[in-house]
Amino acid sequence: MIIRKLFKFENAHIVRGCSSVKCRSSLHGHSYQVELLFESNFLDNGQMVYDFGLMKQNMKDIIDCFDHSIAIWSGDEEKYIADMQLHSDRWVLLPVSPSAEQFSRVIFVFIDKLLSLTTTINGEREVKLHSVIVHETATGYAQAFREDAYSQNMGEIDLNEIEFSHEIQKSWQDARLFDKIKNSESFLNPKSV
Ligand SMILES: Nc1nc2c(c(=O)[nH]1)N=C([C@H](O)[C@H](O)COP(=O)(O)OP(=O)(O)OP(=O)(O)O)CN2
Repeated sequence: MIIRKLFKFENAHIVRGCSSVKCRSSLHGHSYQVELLFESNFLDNGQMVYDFGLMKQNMKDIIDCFDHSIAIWSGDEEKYIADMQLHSDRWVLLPVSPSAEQFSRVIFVFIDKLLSLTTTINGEREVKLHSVIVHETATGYAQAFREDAYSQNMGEIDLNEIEFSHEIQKSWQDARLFDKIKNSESFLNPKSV
């Protein structure tokens, strides 16, 4: 069975090198919708694959990092990167360009790592991240499956190469959220949410 939870964030970017002139040469924003799809052949004590309420803790915090922020590719011009970081309190520096495709891969890697580090306590079994869909507009989306997220052909997503601005870090409920994920520290699901 597959379950799906929808999240939203507002983000600005330029996607260098693409065919769409407006997209590659002008700073612009999108109201993104992100679908996390999980799969399992088992149900927990509440007869659910994975309680949607549990997804509104650390998983939501990760996706909210991108909200009202600017996504910058570390391969962009140094002056552009410095200017964006100077003029926006909330920015995320990524090792890949912020296309819908790369957003879906980055979010997959984050959520997959978090899920693998999480100890569940309500009978959840063999819950896996199936895919991540990122809707950039009402008409265009990208869907990353496991093989896409970890594909070397599409550029490696190394979490150590991702940087969140201080203002974003301040908004985390768990101040060590990102460090814990990078250092592979364990997370314990709460009894109630
Ligand atoms: N495969 C992709 N193509 C494009 C991406 C992308 O991330 N992946 N991104 C863009 C731009 O960011 C652009 O702003 C969105 O382009 P587009 O879908 O053409 O947007 P419109 O709102 O103009 O779409 P309509 O369907 O015409 O309303 C470009 N391409």
